Amino acid sequence: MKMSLTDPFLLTPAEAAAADRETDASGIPIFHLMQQAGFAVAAEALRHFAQAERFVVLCGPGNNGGDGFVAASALRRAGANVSIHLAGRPEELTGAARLAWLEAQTPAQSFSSYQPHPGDVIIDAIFGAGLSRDVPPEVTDLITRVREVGCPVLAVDLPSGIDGLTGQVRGAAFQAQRTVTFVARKPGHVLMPGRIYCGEISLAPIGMPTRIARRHARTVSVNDPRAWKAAINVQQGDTHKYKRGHLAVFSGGPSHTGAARMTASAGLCAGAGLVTLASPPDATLVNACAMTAVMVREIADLQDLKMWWASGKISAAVIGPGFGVGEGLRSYVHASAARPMVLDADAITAFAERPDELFALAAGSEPRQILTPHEGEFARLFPDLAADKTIGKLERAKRAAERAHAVIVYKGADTVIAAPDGRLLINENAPAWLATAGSGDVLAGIAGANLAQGIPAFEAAAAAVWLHGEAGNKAGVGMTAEDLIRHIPAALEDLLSWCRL
Ligand SMILES: NC(=O)C1=CN([C@@H]2O[C@H](COP(=O)(O)OP(=O)(O)OC[C@H]3O[C@@H](n4cnc5c(N)ncnc54)[C@H](O)[C@@H]3O)[C@@H](O)[C@H]2O)[C@@H](O)CC1
Ligand SMILES: Nc1ncnc2c1ncn2[C@@H]1O[C@H](COP(=O)(O)OP(=O)(O)O)[C@@H](O)[C@H]1O
Ligand SMILES: [K+]
Repeated sequence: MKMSLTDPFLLTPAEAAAADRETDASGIPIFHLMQQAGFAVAAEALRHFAQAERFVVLCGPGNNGGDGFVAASALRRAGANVSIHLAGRPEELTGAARLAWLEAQTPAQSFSSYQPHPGDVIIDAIFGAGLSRDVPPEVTDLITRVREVGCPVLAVDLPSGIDGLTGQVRGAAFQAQRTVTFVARKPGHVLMPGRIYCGEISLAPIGMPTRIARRHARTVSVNDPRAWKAAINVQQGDTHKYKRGHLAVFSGGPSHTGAARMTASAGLCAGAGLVTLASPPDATLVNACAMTAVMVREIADLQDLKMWWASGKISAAVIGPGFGVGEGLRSYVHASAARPMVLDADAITAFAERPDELFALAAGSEPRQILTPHEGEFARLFPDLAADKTIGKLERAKRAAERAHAVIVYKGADTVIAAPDGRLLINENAPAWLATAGSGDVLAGIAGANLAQGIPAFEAAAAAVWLHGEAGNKAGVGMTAEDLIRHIPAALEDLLSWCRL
């Protein structure tokens, strides 16, 4: 069976269930999908766990358990040693899962009777997309016993205990070595910590018509150039630097200039035609000594800033990296309110006590602002959303974007990009070594460069996050933020090749 992960679309658990129902109504029974799913799991088990002395299939009460019964039968037919353990009693099974159980024609034992042995490979078919609350104590115990012995786990659809929508652990979860999912990945496969719990993921199509699956995939996709490449300007021969936009980056005082300089350099490497570092007078000398291609201009006060904007020469700005939190920063943001702008770091913290003041500035217009909070900054600006444990990162980012009338780049290993109109992307190309000092300043510069080139805020943000991840992959482990900047052009080259396809 062909398996690939190249499709960027994701199905939430609710969308997957609706797509199942529509497929069933179209004449392809769920039992047929379940059989394909179970066969794909068995094939994966035989391919990757040939050393297994025994496959122990743990089946839950729903269709995830049904996939497990089909897999167990197929493995047995292939000559493997298989035992099945079941939650509850077989008579309680319904629908397609009941049919799969009847076909398996095999004795099932209870969860509590299973004692893991070295040599066992676990096929985890307890809960998948239908997990709706924390796992019960008998499943927590089972997860602990399996972990203690160190048996490898092959998860069916999702590791049991991982919430398919949020990627959060509901009480406890299996750490899988591999996960086979069906039709499309769920957000919980891409969001943290679910992504880690899944291990290596493979995708089995199982015969659901693509048109049905795609029609239901409305909430969120992976951040992939296909989502926004139409908005990227592929440079033509007749371009000139002014056409490619002029980015302004605001520097902090004399002892805090490094962050903004990295932002400015990143902006230039990412394709802004011109970048100017706007410097307070006492930092002008240090900035001018350190920069060459990036221009330095003294901006002494609010009056200077307003005149600069009024000149019409600036296309976009980045404010925040190393600027210093205070009234000065807030007044600069007010003076720039209607402009395409990235607000990062101190520019987010400066509004922690008065977030509504910031949100009001952007109300009523096309989103022009990009806010780039990491976890801590997000909690400062949206404390209620950060504290709400009933929602995950996607919903938090979505509500934050609506409230702020701005594009939110909610950073982390699983950066979520959210637009006020509800569009959502999850980024997955960022290597762990991007977690290094100054990396966020570089991201802000790339996003600023995209805004300066006239790319709409959501696409500008999403492309910046993707380019940042690509540059990180090219720079490699051990990179510094300066290395990251040097690798932006190669990442950009990859992106432009994509765009020309
Ligand atoms: N299109 C697809 O993707 C297909 C998916 N299939 C499988 O169907 C699964 C979804 O099936 P279901 O919707 O039946 O969901 P699950 O089998 O994941 O679990 C739902 C069952 O578990 C119970 N439950 C949920 N959380 C619980 C908890 N914390 N403690 C105790 N009981 C709990 C529910 O009451 C329900 O009985 C997928 O994960 C996949 O494995 C296939 O069988 C068919 C096609
Ligand atoms: N574990 C990780 N894996 C991948 N990317 C990460 C990880 N942790 C952080 N990042 C990324 O690195 C950048 C760090 O930004 P930030 O927290 O603002 O750091 P700094 O203030 O040091 O520049 C963000 O783009 C974030 O998404
Ligand atoms: K599972």
